[in-house]
Amino acid sequence: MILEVKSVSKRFQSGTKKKPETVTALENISFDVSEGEFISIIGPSGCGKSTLLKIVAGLIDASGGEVLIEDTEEHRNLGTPKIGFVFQDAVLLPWKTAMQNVMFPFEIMKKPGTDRLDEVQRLFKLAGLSGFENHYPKQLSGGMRQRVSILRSLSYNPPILLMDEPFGAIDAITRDSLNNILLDIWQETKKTILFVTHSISEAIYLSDRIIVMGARPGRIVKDVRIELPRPRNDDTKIAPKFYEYVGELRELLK
Ligand SMILES: Nc1ncnc2c1ncn2[C@@H]1O[C@H](COP(=O)(O)OP(=O)(O)OP(=O)(O)O)[C@@H](O)[C@H]1O
Repeated sequence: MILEVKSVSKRFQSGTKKKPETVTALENISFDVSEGEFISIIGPSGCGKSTLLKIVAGLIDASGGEVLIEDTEEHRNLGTPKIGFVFQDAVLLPWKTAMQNVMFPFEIMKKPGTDRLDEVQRLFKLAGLSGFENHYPKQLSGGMRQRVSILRSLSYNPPILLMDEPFGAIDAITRDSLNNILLDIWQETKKTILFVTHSISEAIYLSDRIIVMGARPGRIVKDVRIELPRPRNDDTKIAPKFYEYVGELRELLK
């Protein structure tokens, strides 16, 4: 088990000083993640998906429960973060090239990162970005910028990648190709991925498991195992079993 989420809850204080209100964003969330799994989290707006990812990343504290992340020898020695985070917007630094953006985490960590350069070059190739290393963000399409931000999150080789609706703002055709690139990267780098999406078909296409959440308070409704063969491709999307999963998930999200 690389990651264990144990009875996590999160309450936010909102409202006014006179009339304070408590929003229970997450209640009693528990699930385990095995190394190398691709897990999607899906659920209605406001059910706490982003909050859950932020708690797993350690960006915010839970009100109750705990998140356990396996401490590997490699990462103890390297002293690099065990988690990479990809947001909906690429948030690249406009004055830095694609390569400089990808290597930026090392600047923050005050490490040279030179030992990762060969691997980063390989990732550029895998992401279809060879030849664009010296381009600036404004010279890249939205889909390319998002690929650069994925490479940035992988530059320091974290075992776990958290992705919060990374393709939400991308057109449907580009999104299909980004899904295939992401699966290639996942298969090559053997990362464990937690992926938040609003798209049922995207979740089915990518995942080994889909955690379906419900709102108010945010909780897990069902953990669905996706037993479609890999590697996934266009045939996956016309398989009868794919449509069965679509039906099951639509029903759960009603
Ligand atoms: N910093 C905060 N202060 C107060 N309430 C918050 C805060 N962050 C999130 N919330 C509330 O917690 C709940 C869960 O929010 P969250 O953004 O995690 O949901 P989500 O499932 O990611 O939504 P979406 O799908 O729309 O992105 C919402 O009701 C939201 O208003």
